[in-house]
Amino acid sequence: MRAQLYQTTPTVATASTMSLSPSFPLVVSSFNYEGDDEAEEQFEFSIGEELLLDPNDIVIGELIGEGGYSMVFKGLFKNQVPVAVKVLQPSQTSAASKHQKEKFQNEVLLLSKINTNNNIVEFYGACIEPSLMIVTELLEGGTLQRLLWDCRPTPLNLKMSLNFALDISRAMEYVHSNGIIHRDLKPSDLAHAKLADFGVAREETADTMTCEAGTYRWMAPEAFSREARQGEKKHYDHKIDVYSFAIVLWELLTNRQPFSGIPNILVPYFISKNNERPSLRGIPNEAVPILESCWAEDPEARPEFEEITVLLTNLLTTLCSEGSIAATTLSDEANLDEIDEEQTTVVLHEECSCDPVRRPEEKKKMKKKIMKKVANMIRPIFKMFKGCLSKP
Ligand SMILES: Nc1ncnc2c1ncn2[C@@H]1O[C@H](COP(=O)(O)OP(=O)(O)OP(=O)(O)O)[C@@H](O)[C@H]1O
Ligand SMILES: [Mg+2]
Repeated sequence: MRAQLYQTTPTVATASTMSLSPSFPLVVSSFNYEGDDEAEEQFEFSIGEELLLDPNDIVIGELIGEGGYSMVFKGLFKNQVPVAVKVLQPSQTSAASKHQKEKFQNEVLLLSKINTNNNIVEFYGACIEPSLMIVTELLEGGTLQRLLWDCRPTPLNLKMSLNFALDISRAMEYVHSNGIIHRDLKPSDLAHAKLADFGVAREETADTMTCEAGTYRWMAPEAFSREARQGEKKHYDHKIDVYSFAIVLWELLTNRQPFSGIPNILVPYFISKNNERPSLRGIPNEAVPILESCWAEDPEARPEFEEITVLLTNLLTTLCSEGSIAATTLSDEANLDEIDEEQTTVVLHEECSCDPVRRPEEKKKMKKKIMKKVANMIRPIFKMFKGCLSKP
């Protein structure tokens, strides 16, 4: 089965026909969907009328993000409210499988349930036809992932990092108090510090939670244990989110990729088999116990988000109050030791714009160090090349 995502002729401007507004840039995109018999299976949606929007009220604009299950567009609701429109794949409801419809319904119901928190994206409603669409507040300014990439390898200002972490912790406190496990907490699902994706979130039940969810670099070891990968059921609870939070906090403090150099698919093996965690080098001493307790192997040893919020608030006071020496960033040495090729490329192409405390002379010094590091990296290649040229 083949489904065309968007018509390319911008004649009708609403989501009801899934074509484009002339006022928005054209999005020419096709999505090939190899349908299966599941798509034909019946599924009765049980989403309350009050949560459903009229697709004629939604104008679809430019593509602003893509996830594993969806394409996200800028949109305009009732011709006046800027929104984000998440179109689940496949783009036509008739081609969606029972599982995809269930997943969509789950996300809609959870979003509508936890829609009153400042640190969680605001939910406006959903459409079932012609596509499975979720309409939310448009979060400008990009994801936390983007912010980190744009600054890499320079860490964010410490105060900024801890404030982000605190917002995430507060949002998670609220999510857990509603009996929901997020299951896929990671920087690309955070618009700065707002939670924006509940695609694989679940209501926590007394039953067994299975482990199809999450993204390996941020996933707790119990979520992909050996038994679970072999398809057996495995118990885990809301503490898997605390583990993921620890990895996000580590990224905020270091601005390095977790388990850099290890392919995503091998991360589960690496962290379960060797009980490895990211390096604590350069992390302020006071932050170490928080990281270590949050990524503890035993989920019961991990704190609740309520406790994490208190710990982070205290940490902010200790490290970032007026006159504190630690209130800047981690040392340049710590970063430069860990620079990998991918990170170096980013530095060479982008000016860091997110570290208000770094002075021009410090930046210059750092640039010099990076250039030296790059020169050291390419010197052997250059030598080989020169060797070839000088051969008769
Ligand atoms: N409300 C929003 N405002 C602005 N951009 C958004 C919004 N929601 C999502 N995005 C962008 O779209 C991307 C994909 O969205 P989302 O993570 O919800 O999709 P997904 O299919 O569940 O992805 P995955 O399962 O890979 O996390 C995000 O990383 C973000 O860049
Ligand atoms: Mg996502």
